[in-house]
Amino acid sequence: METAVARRPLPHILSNGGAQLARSRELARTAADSATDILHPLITIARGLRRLASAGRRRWAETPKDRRGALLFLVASVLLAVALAPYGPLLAVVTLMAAAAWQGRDRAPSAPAGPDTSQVQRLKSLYEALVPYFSAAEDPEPLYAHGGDWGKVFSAYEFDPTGRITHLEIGYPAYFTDGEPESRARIEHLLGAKSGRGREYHFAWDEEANQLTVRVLAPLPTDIAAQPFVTAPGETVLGFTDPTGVQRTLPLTRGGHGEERRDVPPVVWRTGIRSTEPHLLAAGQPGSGTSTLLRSIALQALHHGDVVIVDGGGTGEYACLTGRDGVLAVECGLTGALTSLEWAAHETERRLIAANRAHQAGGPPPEDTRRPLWLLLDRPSTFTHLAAADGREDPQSLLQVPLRHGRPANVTVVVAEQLDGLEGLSDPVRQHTRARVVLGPATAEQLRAVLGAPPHTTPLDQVPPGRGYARLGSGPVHRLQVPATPDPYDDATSEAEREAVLDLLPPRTTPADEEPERLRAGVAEAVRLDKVTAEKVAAGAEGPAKAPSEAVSAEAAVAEPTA
Ligand SMILES: Nc1ncnc2c1ncn2[C@@H]1O[C@H](COP(=O)(O)OP(=O)(O)OP(=O)(O)O)[C@@H](O)[C@H]1O
Repeated sequence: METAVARRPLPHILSNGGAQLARSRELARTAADSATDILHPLITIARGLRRLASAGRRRWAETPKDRRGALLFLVASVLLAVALAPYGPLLAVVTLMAAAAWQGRDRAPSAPAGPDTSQVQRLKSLYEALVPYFSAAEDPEPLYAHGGDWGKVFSAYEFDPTGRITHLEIGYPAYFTDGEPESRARIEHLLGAKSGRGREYHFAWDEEANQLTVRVLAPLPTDIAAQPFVTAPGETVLGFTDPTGVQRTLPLTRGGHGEERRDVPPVVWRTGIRSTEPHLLAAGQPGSGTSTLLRSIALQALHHGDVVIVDGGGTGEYACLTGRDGVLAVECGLTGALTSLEWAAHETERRLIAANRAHQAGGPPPEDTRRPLWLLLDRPSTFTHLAAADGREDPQSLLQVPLRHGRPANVTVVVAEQLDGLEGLSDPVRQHTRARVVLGPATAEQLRAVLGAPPHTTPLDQVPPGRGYARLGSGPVHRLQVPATPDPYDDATSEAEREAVLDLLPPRTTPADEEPERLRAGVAEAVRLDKVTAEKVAAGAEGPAKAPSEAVSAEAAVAEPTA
């Protein structure tokens, strides 16, 4: 049974008061507009008089004290002349008003004109393209509808001189699933495609305000050559990034095209005892520049430490480092790789034991445990395959100790691997390399697999060598451009870049087993310092002994007279 509910009338102010209020507001606004129109000349003259007065005050303040008397006399004379002249005061007032009106004119730049026809067309087509993604059939007041108003959703936009969008702020409905990476990726892909391919876009999703900001990123500089970077011990420059991503800049002295000075924002990786990401994994397609990154790291590491290189690529790309001061070994063969890595594992243990003993005795860690030791491995999965085929130990298993205990022992492991060889990496390598780099073209899945998070920029199909992304631990994903550090023995290397790398190489202290020419001719089992390494394995196994650098120096001392 229906019960009749008595309806109480609304209070008068609520029933039709709203309309009245709106009318009064409209009236007041019109009156204010008319008053402003009528008073506009007066307002302009008053503003001009104020500006003239303050200019006069400034002039007076700027005049040196000894000249003020003369100035006062001049002004008084002019006033007297004006007062005595026929119509003088009237003319003076008219002139003053005219000057004030000129000075008081509105100098604010005229509001930027709205988008032109072609820009409107672009915005409209973007809006239409977004409709299927940002609308729902059950939405009674859709923000996005075919033929709808794009002005409601694009709150800010900028175009470059060619008419392409460079900045866009897009509002979207609250029900859009902006927390889901797949939903975001669909929108980002669409916007990238519709706003012009071949450029990189940065997407900032403001989930609270349901607002997406799209910006076009300037390409990262590709002309930065290898050079001594201004860093503290324990810091390694992986490459350069966007100014918005990092707080710091590095002064550069050398560009790719001659000398120049400029400051650029670097991606700096910290290693050593206080590092939270003591080891690094770099991945990329063949030819993307991972070997170049390793060479760049080696050249920086050699300033303060010793380096062991294990090159599974076997193309002799590290030959320039052979026999250099601080380079303990450059291994291209399985036997050499196993010997060097075995020595490195013993050396890590030796350092730990020595440091522990010193701690227990209440002293600082001994000097020979502090010199950074770097193990740089290019494509170690090649050796894993070779070892399995040969029934020998996997060299990667020897990395377990340096990876697990390297940080307090100042031992750093850097592994470069091709993207499709990543599954050939051992679990310790994957677990302990918390600094990550991906170079060259990579799919969204590959980027996410290596970096652990997607970049906030659109991946490009065509990237220059050495371009990619870096992520240190759980930090943000940075765009990265590795400094050009080519193999100086490569014929394709330009003279300036060759010079840049050769300048950074430490002096040669151990004679190279092979000449670079022969390496380039493809001698496989090349660049080996097995003798040095083998001696050190023995030393490391026996207990605290010569530091690696000393071992090399001893050999060098013998080699020096013949060098
Ligand atoms: N950062 C860079 N700046 C300029 N050129 C680079 C850079 N990195 C790499 N290159 C160039 O790209 C080419 C390939 O580089 P690199 O050998 O380092 O790649 P890779 O990933 O190690 O490939 P591969 O495994 O096939 O050797 C080289 O000619 C090198 O000079």
